[in-house]
Amino acid sequence: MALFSLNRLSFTYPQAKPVFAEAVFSFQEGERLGFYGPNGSGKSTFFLLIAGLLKPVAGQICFRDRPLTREHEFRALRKEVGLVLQNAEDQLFHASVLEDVAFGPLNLGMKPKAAQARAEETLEALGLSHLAGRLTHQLSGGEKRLVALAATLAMQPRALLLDEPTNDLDPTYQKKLIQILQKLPVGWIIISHDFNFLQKTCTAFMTIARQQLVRCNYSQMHQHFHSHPLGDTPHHHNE
Ligand SMILES: Nc1ncnc2c1ncn2[C@@H]1O[C@H](COP(=O)(O)OP(=O)(O)OP(=O)(O)O)[C@@H](O)[C@H]1O
Repeated sequence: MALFSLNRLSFTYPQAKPVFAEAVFSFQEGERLGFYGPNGSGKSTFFLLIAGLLKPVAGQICFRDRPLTREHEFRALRKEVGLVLQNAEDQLFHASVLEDVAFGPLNLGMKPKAAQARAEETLEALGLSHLAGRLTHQLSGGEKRLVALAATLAMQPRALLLDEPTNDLDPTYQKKLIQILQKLPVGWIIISHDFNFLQKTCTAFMTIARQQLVRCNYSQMHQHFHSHPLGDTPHHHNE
């Protein structure tokens, strides 16, 4: 059974060309998928649809093979599929790091003390305990990014959706992120424009072509990046 899937899903932003047209896709628990593709092709949109933050124009999102429509049904998915947004600040809105990391567990119904203990354990497991007492808004960009990941992992999701997690990370923090990911017992989809990062963290790949989600093998991914040595070429979606 797929953890989540798209069933002939179509999506268009108002007054724009379609991003997805009857896209079909399924994610099995434990898969480690690298998601690459040009700017503006719809990668972030795919994550927002999975999380129920955007509504399809047609078709369905299924969680463990059950179609989701209502908000409370998406909540069950969001409990198990942790989304880390492209902009860490969109996800951190408390005064202190510990409060930010405890927020998810509290929201899942844990008692304050247990949620705080969970937050402390998560920060510790990620080697970020030294940040626990810091004011979130005073963190560096890279620190914020790792704290946003900690905030998601504190909910102990079964899968992760990471949107360009290496943005703001210097080589040391990138290495740290790779070490953190390698220790996790879960699968993920990682959106990235960084070939080396995808190569180190993922075992299968996907992209978007003609409003469809397409799985790719390593050599197709390699060729994509190889033919655009400076990264993905811009994709003018509305042309
Ligand atoms: N809120 C919105 N309203 C209208 N159009 C939008 C909105 N958000 C995104 N788009 C457009 O939808 C298309 C897909 O955007 P999306 O952010 O999903 O692409 P992406 O593949 O994640 O890009 P990038 O690699 O640059 O992050 C783009 O053409 C974008 O301009």
